[in-house]
Amino acid sequence: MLAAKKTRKYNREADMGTPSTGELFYMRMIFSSAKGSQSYKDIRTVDNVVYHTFREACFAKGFLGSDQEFVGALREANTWGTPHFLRKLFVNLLFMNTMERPEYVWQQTWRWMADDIVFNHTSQGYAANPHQNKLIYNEMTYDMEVLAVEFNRCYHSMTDEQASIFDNIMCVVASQLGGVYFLYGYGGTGKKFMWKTLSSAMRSNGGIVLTIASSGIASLLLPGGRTTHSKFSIPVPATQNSTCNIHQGSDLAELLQRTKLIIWDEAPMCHKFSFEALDKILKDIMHNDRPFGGKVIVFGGDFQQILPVVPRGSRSDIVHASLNASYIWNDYIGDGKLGQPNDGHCEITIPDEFLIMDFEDPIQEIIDTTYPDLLQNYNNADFLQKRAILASTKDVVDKINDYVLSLILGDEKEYCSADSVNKSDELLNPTFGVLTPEFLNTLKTSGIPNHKLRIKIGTPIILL
Ligand SMILES: Nc1ncnc2c1ncn2[C@@H]1O[C@H](COP(=O)(O)OP(=O)(O)OP(=O)(O)O)[C@@H](O)[C@H]1O
Repeated sequence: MLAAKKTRKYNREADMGTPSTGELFYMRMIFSSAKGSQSYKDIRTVDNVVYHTFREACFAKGFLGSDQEFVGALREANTWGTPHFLRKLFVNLLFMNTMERPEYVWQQTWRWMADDIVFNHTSQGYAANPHQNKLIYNEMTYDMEVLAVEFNRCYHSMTDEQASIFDNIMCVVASQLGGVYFLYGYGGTGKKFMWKTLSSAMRSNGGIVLTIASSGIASLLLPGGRTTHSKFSIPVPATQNSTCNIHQGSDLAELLQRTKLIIWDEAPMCHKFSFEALDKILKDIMHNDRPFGGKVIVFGGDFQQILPVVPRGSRSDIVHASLNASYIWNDYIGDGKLGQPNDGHCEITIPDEFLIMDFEDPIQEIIDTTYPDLLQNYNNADFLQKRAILASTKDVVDKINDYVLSLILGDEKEYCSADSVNKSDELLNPTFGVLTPEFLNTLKTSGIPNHKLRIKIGTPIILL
């Protein structure tokens, strides 16, 4: 008798199927208690409320659990497990097919499971990255609305000359015919301002623009700036036959293919072989023999600032290493002549209010004007931080230092350097051997401190 009962129960459960069969399972579950039902709608009606699905009707009847035990398990695991572990646990629970309302459990717990996703987005850049290319993804994540506002502000404050340069470059970018330009301007004439306007104009429309600079410090001042050597993998030192270490099909090659504009600031600081290396690799990557593979590239800088560093190079070595000694300058940029009437040398009038008109000793007057009441204030850091005297040569700096030191009361102490020629340099060039320490002590050039350092107690010193 017992055996017969067990068999019947087993058959009833088998008839009902499993929750994975969906609505069929819940219909069968509720059907057994829906006495006198004449339609499907009657079966889904519990206490005069018509439910949308059989499952909801089962809940209303109290046939199904609340799944709180699963929410509780995930909550507890969240206190010690990683989001990755929680996701695996949730998937295991789904496979066990014991949750009555998986979507309810998901709603309650998904935040714990997704805790690391934002971090992955920002730090690695490839989560949810539709391009599958981290470099392109990084270039596309600028806030376009903020940049559009910045572009409008910059564009409206541009001078006529700046606006015409901007319009010309944007026209060439729009045509995508390619072009190589050099924006020449003295310090403070708004070159970086131009880069900011160009990059915000492009990025606010989803275009890719690479802003690079020859030096690390200059790259920090550019929006999204990087150094040229790190961005384009330019070998150090670059030689005549160097090319950039960029492989066809790599992320960087793909980024360069999609780039619409390249801005290279402080270009005169770089060796001409660096530009030539980029020219060669872009022609190769773009399969295009036009200058820089048909890309629009704008160099900028001031040849009166820093030129490339050539170790132990003479003046002619340095000039020969700079951009305007390269085929790029002659063939791509033009004849290298400056076109504006004020380019080259011109005279400017400094307004009277910036000038010291009345003086007997110029050094004394400059110090009295810049540092009034110096003797009462030379220990006051705030007073010193707000003032500076710019000098054109080291001789003038020494004269100013000597004068200020003579004003400060107290005994003077002198510290001397120990100069000698490095023996390895002597092997490279025997003429270094005849340089005596006495001669070295007389040298006063930029880059090395003077032989004698004279200070008094309380003398302000800047450590660099
Ligand atoms: N049209 C303009 N409207 C408002 N500010 C401007 C404009 N042009 C330049 N400036 C401002 O002038 C200052 C100097 O400009 P910027 O730094 O761009 O010069 P630069 O030519 O890059 O100088 P350097 O060669 O020394 O790097 C900046 O503060 C910049 O914002």
